Amino acid sequence: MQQTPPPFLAITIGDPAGIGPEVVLKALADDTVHGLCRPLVFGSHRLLEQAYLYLRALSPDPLANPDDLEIVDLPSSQPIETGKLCAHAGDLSFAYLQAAIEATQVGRCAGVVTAPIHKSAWHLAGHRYPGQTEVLARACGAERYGMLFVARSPVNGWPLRVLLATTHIPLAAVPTTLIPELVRSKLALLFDSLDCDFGLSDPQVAVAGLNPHSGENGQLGSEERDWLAPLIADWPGDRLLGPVPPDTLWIEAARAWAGTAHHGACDAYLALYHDQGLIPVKMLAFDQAVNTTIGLSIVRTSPDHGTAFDIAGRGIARPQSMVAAVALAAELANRRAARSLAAPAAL
Ligand SMILES: NC(=O)C1=CN([C@@H]2O[C@H](COP(=O)(O)OP(=O)(O)OC[C@H]3O[C@@H](n4cnc5c(N)ncnc54)[C@H](O)[C@@H]3O)[C@@H](O)[C@H]2O)C=CC1
Ligand SMILES: NCC(=O)COP(=O)(O)O
Repeated sequence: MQQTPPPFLAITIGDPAGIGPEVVLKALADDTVHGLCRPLVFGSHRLLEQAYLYLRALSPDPLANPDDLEIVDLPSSQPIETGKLCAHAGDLSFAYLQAAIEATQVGRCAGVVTAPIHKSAWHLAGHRYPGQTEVLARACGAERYGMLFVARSPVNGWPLRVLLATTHIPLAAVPTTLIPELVRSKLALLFDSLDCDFGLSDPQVAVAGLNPHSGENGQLGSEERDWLAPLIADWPGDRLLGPVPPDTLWIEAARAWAGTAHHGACDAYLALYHDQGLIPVKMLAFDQAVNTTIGLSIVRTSPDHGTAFDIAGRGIARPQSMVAAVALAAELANRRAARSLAAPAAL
């Protein structure tokens, strides 16, 4: 039987002042990545060439030579200082993302893998989005979308999946943003994604409480008592657990991740705000975790880390999360392609 060639993936280099170019060049030096996808890099050839020549002497890891890559070149008009916040770099990273989305929407690529952008650089350049997620959602016309972190344990392959109910908002805005409709909508989105994107038709999902000890029957906060616990209890089927006190929610997941005996680790977790989910994810799996935007018409993944200006240009950025982001994008793209082949043709 003839083998299907791996999917084309649009890979952006992110903010060129950060570690995006470095982790992209390191990831694309890995032969397994080329077995998974055919990469099309969205960036500035000159800046990638500069990063390659500079890092070659410093990096302990192999680097892909930009001359060997297929690059959609969006030329940069000004010099970029590594590790420095700058509006021009923000503008470029925004343009790489837009071009990658367009290439994917017209079918040239099967998904987008985004290296990290710096949100303040976007703001300096006048691109007032909370992050790349919202640009993708807008471009895809998605009203219901979510930020899901996915990581596979290097010990045993156990998959950690954490969806954030709220994302880039101030902590003070969480209690007012977190309303029953939002939680219902995120849970429905999560179940759809677990089924369609991950092939799990009967998953178990745990929901975090908001307050210490999940409110301790209203003594330490009332959200759980007033609506979160009833919402979970009324959810159809027997697939939701919670609200689990947020300090203990991660214990079985951490044991499953470490390959230790565990009882009742779940297929996915709903964290109610950014750091409630991302502290455990990054503590357990900083080098493995991938951020994927669910609910979009296109596949999108990204490493879990940011631009790391503090180490940019030193050759020490680890590419594993970027490699994992490419691998997950290829997996999701292949699953979508298989589903569309299996779907009955429209009359
Ligand atoms: N996918 C994306 O576009 C993301 C973008 N960001 C943005 O990045 C900017 C900087 O964010 P920070 O909070 O400083 O987080 P960061 O992830 O850039 O850095 C946090 C710490 O982790 C280290 N680190 C990060 N990635 C690493 C790697 N691959 N190898 C070795 N060490 C690494 C850094 O040196 C730093 O000490 C912000 O604007 C943030 O919003 C943050 C996360 C994801
Ligand atoms: N903390 C995750 C993050 O900052 C990623 O944001 P986005 O640019 O993917 O929307």
